[in-house]
Amino acid sequence: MSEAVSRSLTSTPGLLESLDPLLREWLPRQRWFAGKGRPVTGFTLVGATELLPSDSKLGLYHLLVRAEQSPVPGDCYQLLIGVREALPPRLAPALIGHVDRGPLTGRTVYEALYDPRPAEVLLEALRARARIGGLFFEAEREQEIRPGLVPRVVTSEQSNSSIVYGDTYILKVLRRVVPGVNPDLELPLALAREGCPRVPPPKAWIRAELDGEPYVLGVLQPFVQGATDGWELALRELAKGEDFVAEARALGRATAEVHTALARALPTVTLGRTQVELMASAMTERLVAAAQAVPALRPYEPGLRSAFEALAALAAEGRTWTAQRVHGDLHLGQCLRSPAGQWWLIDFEGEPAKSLTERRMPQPPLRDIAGMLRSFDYAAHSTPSPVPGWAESCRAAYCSGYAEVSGTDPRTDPVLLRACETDKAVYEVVYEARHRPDWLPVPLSAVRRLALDDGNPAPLTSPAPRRPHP
Ligand SMILES: Nc1ncnc2c1ncn2[C@@H]1O[C@H](COP(=O)(O)OP(=O)(O)O)[C@@H](O)[C@H]1O
Ligand SMILES: O=P(O)(O)O[C@H]1O[C@H](CO)[C@@H](O[C@H]2O[C@H](CO)[C@@H](O)[C@H](O)[C@H]2O)[C@H](O)[C@H]1O
Repeated sequence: MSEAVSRSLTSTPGLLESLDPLLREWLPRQRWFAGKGRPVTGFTLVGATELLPSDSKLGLYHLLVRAEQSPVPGDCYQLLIGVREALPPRLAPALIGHVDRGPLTGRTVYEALYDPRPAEVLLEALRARARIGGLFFEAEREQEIRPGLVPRVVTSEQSNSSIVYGDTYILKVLRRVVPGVNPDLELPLALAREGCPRVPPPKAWIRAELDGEPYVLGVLQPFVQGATDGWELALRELAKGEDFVAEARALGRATAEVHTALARALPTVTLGRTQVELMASAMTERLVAAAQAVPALRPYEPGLRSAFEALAALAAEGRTWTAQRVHGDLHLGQCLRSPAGQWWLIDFEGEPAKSLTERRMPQPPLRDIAGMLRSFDYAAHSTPSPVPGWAESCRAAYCSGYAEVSGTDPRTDPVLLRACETDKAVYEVVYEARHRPDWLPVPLSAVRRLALDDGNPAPLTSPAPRRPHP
């Protein structure tokens, strides 16, 4: 490890004074900023570590900063802030601003992940299993991490930020961080230790201990070279007028492999009447809140509610379900296909809007299945070249593939499947209204179908709505 990396401070007096006005402008513009729509009213420094000395040509701060958004408590974000006299033109898109107050006066600060040297510092620290200030760079037992790989930041739309090192590793730097065990490390690690080949096995990770609370800040995994994600692949096939049945079946098999391994690795529980009634009422509460937030949902509320009532009624008759740890936000974009045709599941963080406790609770595996079924529907409704029956054939093939590996066909549990799909579609309506209003017609078309559905297992889709641009 370099001399520079081993130098660290746990705080720099006045640092926030230098950064505050610039971060107020910059942070809300970031894709990964979760508090959109409410102004940032101030910052609290949760943790600060100097990874490269700020009085040198290139300084680097690792910061955990709470963005206050009063009256609600703000979220904590992980920032890597580079400090230079001036930015070279290649780093212009990474500019945060020119500092005019506090200890960094006269310097330029920028998003350091765009700069190879700071990105190298993170890999070097992981290689060295370093402890720097409150940061712990740790690795899976006996894992050698290759040195000298050239870093590049991933520029596609993400909820976090990732750096690819020489097409060998990918480091996901989590942005909104919460204390506790993060499923994005916990589940892939459990799956890898279980020998499940459907998930890139974590090689190393970054943790922090702050006020006695653990935080997962980043995860390093093998980079699946030349991979295409399921969403891109599905849209490509749709554009050619091709079906996606073989891939959907393979995805069903991959999902079942992951579920089977998760059920082996981590506890499973039986959900009886009380738990299922609670689950159904939580779904109803989310529906009510969603209909308040998105008026277009209101006409369908009674029909959607009936899906949750049917689930509670089945539980009242004595039906029980097995729950286990699941992916939690499974969709085509979370599946990568390698050039050799292998499917990998990634991004086990769960739905970002839910608390960590909720995301780590055992769930019926049908939750993930419902997510994927919705995703086929999304693809079919997002293409400029619709193919009749495309989503239905994918949905059927996915369920068949799942049944081949797990021995259980999801379609044999239509009441729970409808409830999970309805809950997901409601989540998507809120997600799209907030993030991509042009896409709202896609989940709304499913809402129309699900509101009329009587639990019949035959999967239906309604006519294509106004199309968003994929
Ligand atoms: N192991 C991997 N190999 C290749 N590409 C990956 C890998 N992990 C993630 N990616 C790429 O990075 C993107 C973002 O990863 P993801 O874990 O979904 O992050 P986020 O939570 O920020 O959305 C993915 O859509 C995929 O294209
Ligand atoms: O990938 P993320 O963890 O950030 O998940 C969020 O964003 C997704 C969109 O990028 C969103 O997924 C929805 O749109 C997808 C197409 O873009 C579609 O395949 C999914 O089925 C649909 O849910 C996801 O819901 C959200 O949590």
